[in-house]
Amino acid sequence: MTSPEVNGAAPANGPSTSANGQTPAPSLPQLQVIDDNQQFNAATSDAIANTFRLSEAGFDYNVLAVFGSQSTGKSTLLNKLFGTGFAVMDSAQRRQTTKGIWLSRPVSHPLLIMDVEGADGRERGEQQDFERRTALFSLAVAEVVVVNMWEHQVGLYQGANMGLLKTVFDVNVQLFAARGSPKTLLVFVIRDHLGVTPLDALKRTLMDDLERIWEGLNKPPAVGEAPLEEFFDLDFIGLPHKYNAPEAFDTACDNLRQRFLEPSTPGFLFKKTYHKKLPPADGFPHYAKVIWEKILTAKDLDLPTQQQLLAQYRCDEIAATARKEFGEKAADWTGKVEGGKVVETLGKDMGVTKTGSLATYDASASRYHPSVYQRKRLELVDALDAQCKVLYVKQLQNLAKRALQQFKQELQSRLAAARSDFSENLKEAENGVLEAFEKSSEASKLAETDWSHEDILSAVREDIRELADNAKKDELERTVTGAEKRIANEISETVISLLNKVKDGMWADLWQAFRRISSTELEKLDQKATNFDVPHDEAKALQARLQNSAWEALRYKVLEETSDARILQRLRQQFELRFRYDAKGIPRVWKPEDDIDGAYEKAKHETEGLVDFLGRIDISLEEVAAFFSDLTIEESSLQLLSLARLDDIRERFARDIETLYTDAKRSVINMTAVLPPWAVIAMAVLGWNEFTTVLSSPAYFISFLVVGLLGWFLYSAGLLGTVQNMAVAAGKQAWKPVQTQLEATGLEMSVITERAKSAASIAKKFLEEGPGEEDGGSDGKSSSGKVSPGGWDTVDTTTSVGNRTASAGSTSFKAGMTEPVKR
Ligand SMILES: Nc1nc2c(ncn2[C@@H]2O[C@H](COP(=O)(O)OP(=O)(O)OP(=O)(O)O)[C@@H](O)[C@H]2O)c(=O)[nH]1
Repeated sequence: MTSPEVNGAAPANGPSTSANGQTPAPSLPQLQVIDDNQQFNAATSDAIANTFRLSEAGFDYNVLAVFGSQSTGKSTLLNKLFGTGFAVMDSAQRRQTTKGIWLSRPVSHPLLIMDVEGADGRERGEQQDFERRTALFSLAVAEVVVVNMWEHQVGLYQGANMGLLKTVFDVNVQLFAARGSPKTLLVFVIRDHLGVTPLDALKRTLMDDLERIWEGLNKPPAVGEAPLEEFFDLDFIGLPHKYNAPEAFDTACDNLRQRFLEPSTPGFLFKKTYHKKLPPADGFPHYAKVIWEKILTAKDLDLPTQQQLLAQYRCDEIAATARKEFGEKAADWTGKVEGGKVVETLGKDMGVTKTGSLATYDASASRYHPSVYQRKRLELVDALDAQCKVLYVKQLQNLAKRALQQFKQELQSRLAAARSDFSENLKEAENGVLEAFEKSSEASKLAETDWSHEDILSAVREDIRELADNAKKDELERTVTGAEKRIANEISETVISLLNKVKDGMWADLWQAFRRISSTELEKLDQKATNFDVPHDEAKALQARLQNSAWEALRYKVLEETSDARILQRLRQQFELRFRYDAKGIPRVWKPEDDIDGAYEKAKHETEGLVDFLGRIDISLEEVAAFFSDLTIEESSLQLLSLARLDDIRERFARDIETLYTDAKRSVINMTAVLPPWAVIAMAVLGWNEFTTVLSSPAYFISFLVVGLLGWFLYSAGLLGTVQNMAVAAGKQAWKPVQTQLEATGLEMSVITERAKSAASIAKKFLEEGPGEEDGGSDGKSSSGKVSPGGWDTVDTTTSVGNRTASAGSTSFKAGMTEPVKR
């Protein structure tokens, strides 16, 4: 069993060289197109394209088939004529060599040669089947059929050749029954023609046999009684014996080759009338395959239909190639467009590539059936256009995205520029962007299409407007919010400042400030709304919103600053300003001669009068209404505090400032706590010795001077009271450890206190009754004490307490009492 193959071997006997020096071109590899298992070789298409290089031949090629009994020198003849390399039987073995159908071509000419397996190569039943199939196949595609036979076979009507011819006639009628179908040329090559019997005689014999076969044929009605010549042209060639008369054989072969290959040669065999409407050479493999499959399945071999089908198949194939070519060439810009980029030359690129792909299609497909070619061309155009349309739509989306991006940038730069003609300026930007979009869209269109970018243009226009509107809204919102903040800040500061200096006319000042602050921001907003071409209603709404915010900011701050605590704080400040500071703003040091009560009452009265200014925002509603064209202010919104609350605040204020009055009074008492004149005289008399001692001693004098200056300073600064308090506190602290110590010695504090009181009452009695005998103590009373008249709270503590002396302080007292007496 031999598998389908491409055989590159040279013929066993090698290319022959003719006697006259004409040498056939070197052989080409041959292909077993149908193997001995009757399988069609799948490599045929590749062999036609690459081995035989016939794809570009179009219709410019011929097909020749060779029939004949087994081992009648068919392969030898073909190799001799065309330089092919068909296998030739080894003379020593005499075995059949050709199985199935082999295909080859001469290098020099676009001629496909089919070497068909010889008759009688198989069992009878199988032979008939195979012979019929190969005959059908060969006659379907070959224009010229060579019937190879030995001279001695002529006239053997019952021989193998006659069966073969009957089959040939039969299938030919089946294939080409219709009137006007191409004829087939049958060339009878009579081998080993010795010349004893003239060729004409052999021809007549053969003709008689052929006529008989024809007449005996069961012909279809369409053929009727039509003669054999209506379907076949017949030619008869005698070839001398290859071995006995080689030169004559060569000469005859050379002549025959000329008749096959050279159109100018008389008796040229490949006449146009024999063309079987074969497809272009590139479609031949598919055509041959389909025909063989039809033959195998014993279906009617309707060649015109097959040719039509082939045309469709091939046109589809060629169109697919054209589309692939388009895809490859378009890959670069397709990738870019699908990646979201804009390809500026897209329309032109698509047009050029499409034209190129159609040219590719035309070059091959135009050889096929015109209607099929045209129909498939239209389909190809539609497919390419659809492919381009996808890109076009994507390109439009990319352009739309770019347009919006450009517009956003334009918008930002124009917003930043804050031009007064913003709206017109923005319109210009919008027009510019849309024009650029339209221009690029037009350039992206494929020529000769009615594609429109209007829909996406409308969408872009809408998006741009939405973008602009949103940007305007955002900007206006920012403007209003900023204005609200600025107004609130300025108003807050103004309110605090004015309420800190609460006075008559305060609200008028506040209203003036409010108008100034609000007007500035309202004008700015109005200006922006005009620039942005904001509709009247929207602009009014924004104005009203800002007015409302401004008014609320004012009210909020005023209410915040008129809480009870804040008002009381302010009233106290105002009171202190009036009471504790003089007209020059210098803190007062109250002196005994000062009229504290009068100053207090005056300051209180003046400050209480301010409370009346805080109850209501004292602005006329008409004035407010005139200013706020779009805002209605209720009367109630001006009222801050009720009368009851104001009274309450007055009361709380009065209580609050009482401490200031008390402090003032206390500071005067501290200052007036000075020695009475008699005490000064007594001290001067009693202390004269000490005075002279101080004056005579520099150390004492300087110490005295320092202490005196310090005392004067404290007095001048009104700090005596403070120092006194500090001294008392220090004394208490110092007393604590002494007390502890005393308790430790068992002396109860109550006893000490009691005895101190007793001593004090004795001293008091002494002062009231005056001094008695110098020796006051002789009456048996335990002690005596003296004090200056005037009740100065000095106590003689030289009191015997049990068996102890109370304090060291008693010594100086005694000395003080003793010294003046001595003088
Ligand atoms: N007598 C004679 N023998 C020839 C001639 N040509 C070829 N032969 C011989 O015939 C034998 C068969 O030759 P092939 O060319 O193989 O014949 P074939 O018809 O192709 O054989 P199959 O393909 O097997 O059917 C070979 O031994 C050839 O040498 C010829 O012109 N005269």
